[in-house]
Amino acid sequence: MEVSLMARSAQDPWQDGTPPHLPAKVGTLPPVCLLPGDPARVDLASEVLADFEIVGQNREFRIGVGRANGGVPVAVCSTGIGGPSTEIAVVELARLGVTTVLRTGGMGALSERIAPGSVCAVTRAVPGSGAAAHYAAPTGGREADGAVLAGLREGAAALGIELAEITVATTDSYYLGQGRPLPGHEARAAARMAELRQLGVDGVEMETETVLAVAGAMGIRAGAVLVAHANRATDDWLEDYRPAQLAMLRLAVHSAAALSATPEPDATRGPGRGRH
Ligand SMILES: O=P(O)(O)O[C@H]1O[C@H](CO)[C@@H](O)[C@H]1O
Ligand SMILES: O=c1cc[nH]c(=O)[nH]1
Repeated sequence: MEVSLMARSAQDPWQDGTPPHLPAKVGTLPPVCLLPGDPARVDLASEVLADFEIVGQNREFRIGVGRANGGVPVAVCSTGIGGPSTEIAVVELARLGVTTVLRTGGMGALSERIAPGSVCAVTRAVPGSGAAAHYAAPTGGREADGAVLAGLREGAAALGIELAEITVATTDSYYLGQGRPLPGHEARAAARMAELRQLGVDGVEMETETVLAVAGAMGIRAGAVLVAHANRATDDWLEDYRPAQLAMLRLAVHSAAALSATPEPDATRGPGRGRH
């Protein structure tokens, strides 16, 4: 029997509606998908979604689907850490048929007003990630979608969760890129910290800009709800991170259910949605 070694196109290596990275098939995921960086947060979502099932895992991409109150299906897909894997997740989700993505992540607060454990809705991410630069102009902010932001505000009010509205810097680096002083590189770290403060943003993390820029280019809606794991101004680190993550996930699921009622973003926004 002859075996073809070239069944797929290298230019676009999808096969039978299945992408090269995400463990899912076109048309099988609900329209709204939460995007934690950490694959373990996909499993944590089982505490706030009914009938939760893991769809699959490949590399850092773990996908689960469950039901919000009222039975609305919601997907959760981990992006891994940083721009490159996040770009892959958002592109493949858009082409799988997802129309709204909501990052549910962690960050380091830069502003003293954001205590560790605070739940925050991102209004804007400033450019800093290499992957995002392929999808949006190198300058200017990446804005969260208005409907996604409104969904988070309404959800927070309904659930009694205090929601801070923040701006973030997204970077491809956790240590020197976030001004963490590595031995022998203290001056470089201090200079980077000063640079981050100069940006005037409330927090720093590693995926939001990419989510917003890539989703925008793919014509799907995007936003981000983040919990502060740390505060760099006060040098506080939250040891028991689980309750804050659960509060964030509860809010994200509530908002996702509301956004599912209007799953279609403006059809004129971009070219990539649902194409595979
Ligand atoms: O908690 P997640 O969503 O992974 O996000 C944050 O945590 C990771 C760094 O520890 C980076 O991915 C950063 O953005
Ligand atoms: O300090 C932090 C905490 C969480 N995530 C980050 O990227 N930085």
